[in-house]
Amino acid sequence: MAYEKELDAAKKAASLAARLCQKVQKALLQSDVQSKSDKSPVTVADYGSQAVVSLLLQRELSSEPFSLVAEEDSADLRKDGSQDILERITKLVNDTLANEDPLKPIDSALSTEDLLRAIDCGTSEGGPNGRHWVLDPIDGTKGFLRGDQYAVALGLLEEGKVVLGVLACPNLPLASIAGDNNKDSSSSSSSEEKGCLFYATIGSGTYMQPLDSKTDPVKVHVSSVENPEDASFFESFEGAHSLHDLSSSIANKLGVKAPPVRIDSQAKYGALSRGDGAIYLRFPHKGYREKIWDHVAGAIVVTEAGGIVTDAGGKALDFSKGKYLDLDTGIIVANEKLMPLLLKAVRDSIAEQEKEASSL
Ligand SMILES: Nc1ncnc2c1ncn2[C@@H]1O[C@H](COP(=O)(O)O)[C@@H](OP(=O)(O)O)[C@H]1O
Ligand SMILES: [Mg+2]
Ligand SMILES: [Mg+2]
Ligand SMILES: [Mg+2]
Repeated sequence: MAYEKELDAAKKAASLAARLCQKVQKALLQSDVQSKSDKSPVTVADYGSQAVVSLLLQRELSSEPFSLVAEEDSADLRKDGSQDILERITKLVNDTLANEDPLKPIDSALSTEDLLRAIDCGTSEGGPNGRHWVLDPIDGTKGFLRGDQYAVALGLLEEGKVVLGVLACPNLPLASIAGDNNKDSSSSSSSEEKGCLFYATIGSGTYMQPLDSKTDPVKVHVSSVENPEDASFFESFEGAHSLHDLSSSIANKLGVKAPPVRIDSQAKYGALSRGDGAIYLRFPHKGYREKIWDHVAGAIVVTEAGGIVTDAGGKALDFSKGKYLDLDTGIIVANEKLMPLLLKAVRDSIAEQEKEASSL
């Protein structure tokens, strides 16, 4: 299979980074002093996750040139007053790497300078030539803070095309979340098994396996629903990230009966790839520019499972332009049967919205 070595490395890196995030999220949720405005645990986990993925990929694929386009950089950590947090992150990463494989001798511990360097390996610009890894070390930061969904999202671009994607979703139940409209994770039963690892390589389909377990992977497929009345749709939990009103107007036009399933992060793409819902609608507020690390891994996980991912105008997403996606209005996902109907509903709803705005 093509990209076998890269896939092994990516799964290992994303799983280990997810373990680091789980540890931080647990401490964050248990902490009595936690306040909503305290973003430092998130920062620790974002940087730590990015360092772990960067180090693991370089170690496992040492014979290849390495380019990484990632969300975080070390600029803030190099400022005065950051020494404490820098030391916390370094300890967290060292502990995570030391526990990776108890049978293997532990590499010598990283210094704070090693950690900063590992984070800054992610400053590549990407583009149409060569290979670039693309990483969102924690996608769905807001969900992470709430104790809800988030994902470690890692993809590989080759000559501007996505060829591999891995999504580690520590809080996503292994069983379907179809019908879980607006249910937060704290209300789900504690016996529900959580933690999914989705992965796909170009031309080989999409697979899911439990995170942190050796259980065999299963091949997954998007929903085969053909009648939009039977479809349900995903959108961001955060209204600031996507226009919920526009999505609801599109869903009405299509005749969708179920209320939206609102969850954070690229866990939406993972859930779609196994058919938990049939449609994903994402319409950022005007002026927002989508970044590639928010969609690279999710896009291949869905397309290899039989889905279609386009912008609101029906064009495939172009990941070859650097860090940003150059988009018409939004991102939509559906199966082949629903996509033509969805595109029409999107066009009509946007036209109506524009007409209303111009008559004000
Ligand atoms: N105003 C905005 N509009 C659209 N997306 C936004 C946004 N502000 C932040 N985002 C992006 O939305 C991502 C989360 O998506 P979702 O809403 O599906 O959970 C964030 O990823 P991070 O959490 O990695 O920063 C961030 O990149
Ligand atoms: Mg993100
Ligand atoms: Mg992020
Ligand atoms: Mg962010």
